[in-house]
Amino acid sequence: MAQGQLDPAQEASQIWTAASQVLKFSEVLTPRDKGWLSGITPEAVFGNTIVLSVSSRAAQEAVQSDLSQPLLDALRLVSGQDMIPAIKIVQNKSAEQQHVQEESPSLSKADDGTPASSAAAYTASQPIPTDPVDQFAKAQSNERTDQASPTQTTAPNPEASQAQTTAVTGAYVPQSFANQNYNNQPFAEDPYAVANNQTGSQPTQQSFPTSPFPMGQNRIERDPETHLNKSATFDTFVPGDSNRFARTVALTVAEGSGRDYNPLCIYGSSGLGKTHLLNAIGNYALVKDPNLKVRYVTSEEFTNEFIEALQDPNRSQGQIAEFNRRYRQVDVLLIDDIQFLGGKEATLDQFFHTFNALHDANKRIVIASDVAPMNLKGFEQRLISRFDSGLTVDVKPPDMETRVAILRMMAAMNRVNIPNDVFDLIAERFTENIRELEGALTRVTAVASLNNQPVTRTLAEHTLQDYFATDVEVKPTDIITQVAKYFHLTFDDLVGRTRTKNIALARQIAMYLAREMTSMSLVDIGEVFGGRDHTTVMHAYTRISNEMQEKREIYNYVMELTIRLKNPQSN
Ligand SMILES: Nc1ncnc2c1ncn2[C@@H]1O[C@H](COP(=O)(O)OP(=O)(O)OP(=O)(O)O)[C@@H](O)[C@H]1O
Repeated sequence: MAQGQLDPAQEASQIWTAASQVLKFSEVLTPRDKGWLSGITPEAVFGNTIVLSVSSRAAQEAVQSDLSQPLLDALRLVSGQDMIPAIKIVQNKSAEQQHVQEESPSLSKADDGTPASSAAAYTASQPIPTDPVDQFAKAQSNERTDQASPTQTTAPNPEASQAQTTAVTGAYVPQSFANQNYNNQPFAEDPYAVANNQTGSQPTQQSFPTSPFPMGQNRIERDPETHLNKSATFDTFVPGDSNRFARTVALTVAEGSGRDYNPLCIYGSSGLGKTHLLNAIGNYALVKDPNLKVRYVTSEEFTNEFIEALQDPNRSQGQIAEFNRRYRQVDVLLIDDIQFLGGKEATLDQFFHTFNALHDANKRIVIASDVAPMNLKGFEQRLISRFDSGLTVDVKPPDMETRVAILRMMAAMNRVNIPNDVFDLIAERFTENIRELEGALTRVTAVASLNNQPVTRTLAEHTLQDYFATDVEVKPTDIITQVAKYFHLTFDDLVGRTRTKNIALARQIAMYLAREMTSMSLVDIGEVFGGRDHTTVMHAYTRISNEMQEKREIYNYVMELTIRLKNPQSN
């Protein structure tokens, strides 16, 4: 069997660590079900099969019955593909221990927190299977003879497994996750404590090792054809009162049953999930019908493509025709940040014709904007009334419960263990913008990771305290002055055109801080920085956010400057 580049054991361990985190806060599993999780040891991944070992037939049966569907869902969520768990029994314990295990699965957890059926025990006594087909053959033979041999590996009943797998793929939004209430679940807690009703107990420091991969290092990867961010799906969109209606309508449009909602306009302030919903619509529409032509585009990209098409004087007719063909053949057009088209007359005119062509052909159009269509500036009335002819929904800042749920999900997706009180701390303080909420969790995790410390409330408070030291109104000019001083540069260096490395870095940090510390739009920030385009500001913001995760130096610059700006008297 062909093996992937990753070590099968390592891959299994990575996948299982993430999947078990997801399962720990599943609503459909009882504490007893969750107790079985600690007795499962990941062994190896072969293709789309993950070999998991358990220590008893009872555990195997539990995994194949009550845990089966949630397990399939969790494996799919964390690995991005349908995976088949092959459950192997490794009897490496005395009959008495096993009896205890069967009576109370949660007790199978060893004192050091590792599952009782450890990988070491497995490798010492049992060779890692080299061919899952062979394992299934063995499994089936074991099922027939019904004898629990020391190494029994079974896939779930092939028919049931097939049905379950199909259900996950067909439904796409696995119900156990889509309806998941990520709140009120002791996500980071030990199943032992859960089973013993000790949910209120505070975790010890050792309980929360930090991931070597801090949050936020996952770069957004866009599909080259559709431009969709494949990880922005309905699965990863946490519903709450603030966005439930928008999410429901988006799902309807994605399913293709929302004819009256064309176009769908989603509006709301920055960082509240509009882009996420657009991508989720595109991704889900493609799951329902892979033959659809879906296109996600920001208004900036639309403009650039249009300008490019116009620019070649010799071929402009052909280029425009190609531009029109590209856009008018799409079945689902998702256009983001439409407000940036305001005032761009030629592009708006082109967009108007594209819109009409698609609308007349009953193709789906979804638009995201920071204001309701009627408040769009620099748009002709004819276009606004087209937008108004469909359905307009808004997304609002999430409530506390939703914020905590979002943080839990982000931590689970990034495979980091975060104590509940840290979730609460961050959710209490970041109320208006989910990007900032995510950023705070990223910062806390990054600090812990860089210092090789566990994430604790104390660490989180320390990391975030200076951020909230005062309610001082920070002006962009103060930011530029302070950053210039910090890097021994001048104000003019930062707003000027020089691109030497140190000036460019200082400028990007200043833009990042302006985005983080003021309520100014990207366009306005660009203006302050010498009339730069908003995409330059966005690029600077993304770059510094990413570098803060990777380079202590950059993180320290931003933190120190934040403190100075929040405490002007200390300068
Ligand atoms: N309900 C949600 N559940 C999970 N993650 C969310 C949710 N809403 C937003 N996010 C995440 O928050 C971040 C910001 O969201 P997004 O980019 O969609 O906001 P936006 O409204 O488009 O902002 P902007 O107007 O600035 O472009 C993203 O990482 C997104 O995945």
